[in-house]
Amino acid sequence: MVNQTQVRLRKKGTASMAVASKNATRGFAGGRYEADLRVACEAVRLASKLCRASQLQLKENENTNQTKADKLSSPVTVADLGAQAIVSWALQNLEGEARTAARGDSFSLVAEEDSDFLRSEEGSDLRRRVVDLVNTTLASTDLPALTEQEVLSAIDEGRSEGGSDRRHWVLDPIDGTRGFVGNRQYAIALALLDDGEPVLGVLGCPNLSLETEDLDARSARGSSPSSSSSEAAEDQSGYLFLAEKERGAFAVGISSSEDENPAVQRIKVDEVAAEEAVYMESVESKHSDHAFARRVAENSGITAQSLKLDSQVKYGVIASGKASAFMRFPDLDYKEWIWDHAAGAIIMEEAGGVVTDAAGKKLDFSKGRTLNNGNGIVAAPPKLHKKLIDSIRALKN
Ligand SMILES: Nc1ncnc2c1ncn2[C@@H]1O[C@H](COP(=O)(O)O)[C@@H](OP(=O)(O)O)[C@H]1O
Ligand SMILES: [Mg+2]
Ligand SMILES: [Mg+2]
Ligand SMILES: [Mg+2]
Repeated sequence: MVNQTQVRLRKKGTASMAVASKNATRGFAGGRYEADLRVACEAVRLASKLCRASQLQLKENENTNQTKADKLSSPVTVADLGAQAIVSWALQNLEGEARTAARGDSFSLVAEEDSDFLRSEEGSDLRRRVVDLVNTTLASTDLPALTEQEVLSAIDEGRSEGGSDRRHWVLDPIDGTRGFVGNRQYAIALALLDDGEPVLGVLGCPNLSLETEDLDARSARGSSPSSSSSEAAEDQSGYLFLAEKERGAFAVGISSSEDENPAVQRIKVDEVAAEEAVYMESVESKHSDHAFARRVAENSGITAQSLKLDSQVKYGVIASGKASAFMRFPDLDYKEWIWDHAAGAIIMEEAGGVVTDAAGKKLDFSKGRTLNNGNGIVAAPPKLHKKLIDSIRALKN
């Protein structure tokens, strides 16, 4: 896939982005997946740019042109499809260094969206808008414009079934589409599985201000936020979280591609006493049983109200020590998609946290497009995690 033209284009066209991505992965120099991590950061930054541009145009519901035939009729926007196209294309075409480092596996992507509706007659307007959005984003980077066919094929690369051998990229182009549409939190979540295990993860969180989330968490514990720090936080919004197996987890400002020297920070979970802890859960009450989570929290000694945020942003917030736990208790027949957890889970684990199902079993990403696990997700620093699992056991018996 990588030909001379593409390599030359990368050198010429994405200089500032490539430098920033190099800086963003500086802490990982020498890691086995360093080249993959660099291209993953570059792809997620491009998708974040696309999502931000789309969100500026978004009037609520106007972009929600398609719904899925699942129980909740999940929304899919022009940005979900555009972000999947741009990440898939970037992974395949900007991957020169990563490919050399890889074992020679062909490209495999397990991703949430497909192009079936876009290829239909009634999808023609949405198709035009997706191609426009992708090309507007690429135009600002000097990368070449994509044809309609290239956009559709890039989206359809995401049909892989994954599995327990070889490499598979795992992508949620917009996790938290409801948050995206409602101008709340959302994430572009990209992970790489090698022999069934996540070995790197990148989470782009364009709407996140860690200062603000920190203040929200503190106000949930009863102290009042100061207006001056809220104002300062405005400028810092947007984070990229990244991790490589056994090399740690890091956070960097998402817009630091224009910055010569972005401040990359190593992140760690913060194991506070249960009385100090804040747990997080979905905004959508249909995604998780909030009443049961409350009982588990109380049983574990947590007194603060939950902090409700959409998407895997929750994993990034806990990995940075700004909140303590994430609990998710969906309907018993709900199977979790691997793209809803792969990036967040490795970032949490590399930051010193533990992520399991509600029975305390490690997440198994090796059995296809859905997690091979029991119901529920619990993520927290080790001691609190054990307390929460013990409480779940006690409450279920
Ligand atoms: N009934 C359900 N129970 C649990 N999760 C669900 C669900 N329906 C959809 N989801 C998933 O919940 C994700 C959002 O996570 P959260 O609830 O933490 O914000 C959605 O991701 P998308 O927005 O990518 O579709 C979707 O995959
Ligand atoms: Mg969805
Ligand atoms: Mg999702
Ligand atoms: Mg999604």
